[in-house]
Amino acid sequence: MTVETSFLGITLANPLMNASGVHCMTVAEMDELAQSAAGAFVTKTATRDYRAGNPQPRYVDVPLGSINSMGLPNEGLAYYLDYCLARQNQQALQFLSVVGLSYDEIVENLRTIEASDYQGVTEFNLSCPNVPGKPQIAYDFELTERLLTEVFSFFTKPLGLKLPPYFDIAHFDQMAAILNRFPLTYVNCVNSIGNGLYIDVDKEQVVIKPKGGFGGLGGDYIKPTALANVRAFHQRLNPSIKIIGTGGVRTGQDVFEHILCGASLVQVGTALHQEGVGIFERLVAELEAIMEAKGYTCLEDFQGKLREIN
Ligand SMILES: CC(C)(C)CCc1c(C(=O)O)[nH]c(=O)[nH]c1=O
Repeated sequence: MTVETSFLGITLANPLMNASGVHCMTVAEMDELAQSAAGAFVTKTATRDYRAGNPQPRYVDVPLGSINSMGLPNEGLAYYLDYCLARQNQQALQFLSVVGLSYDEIVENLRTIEASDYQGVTEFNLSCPNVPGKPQIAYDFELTERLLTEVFSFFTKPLGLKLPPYFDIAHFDQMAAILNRFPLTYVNCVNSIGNGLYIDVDKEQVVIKPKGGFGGLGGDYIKPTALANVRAFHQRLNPSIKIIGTGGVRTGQDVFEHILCGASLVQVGTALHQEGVGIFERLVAELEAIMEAKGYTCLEDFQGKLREIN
């Protein structure tokens, strides 16, 4: 029995990796991920220029997960691109996360990656801010279609999309119809559930400083939504577009559930932040135990095979 998997024809020891934004801001953090049991890892979403991000407190662990409004702190695209270029011979599969603060910066950043010698995968974070007063790009279907059309007019390297959660069947249908028009390597479902609010009852106060306390939710809170998004896009997208499952992963059972819904790889955010990189050994052991108990010998035995009630 093995938890090995292959992605883009590259064999990974297991399907586990970090979620972008967690434990991947600096060379030291990324090196620790590279040396961990994780099958792969992704860099913090980069903008063209260095960003300090929002004032703290901007990330808080709470009983059932986490809330954050980091504000895209990152060292700038060149920092992460240089890191990946320097290591692309010794690392099997690399994921570089990118965004832009404007439509034009998104295009500029992707052109920079396309023009580089980078051979790895690019994860385009579609939860990027839109013009004020408009929803994030991934919730603006016309803009998403226009942007992907322009991107794929020049971008030839493997490209995945990090998507926010959707909550309406019509939105799954509309988004999948758009995505199926492009040669995407994968979609990553889901980013944090946006604009949640956590309250410190003793102080009768919010817990993060930015945005009046509103922030993206991660952890146990979001697993049912994450699983539904993995399942919905797995049911709707061309099989050539793989699914990465992210959201609410804390145990081997959570990993199993994401794969059952159709995930090829599974990312860990909040629980990685809380437990550290040792979590990957634990998740592998717990996943293997579940597979053993069920008599599965490989991930394909159960991947995407969630049953409905007939
Ligand atoms: C929300 C954005 C700041 C536009 C993108 C970066 C990001 C952040 C962040 O840097 O605040 N936090 C998340 O949970 N997901 C994200 O995609």
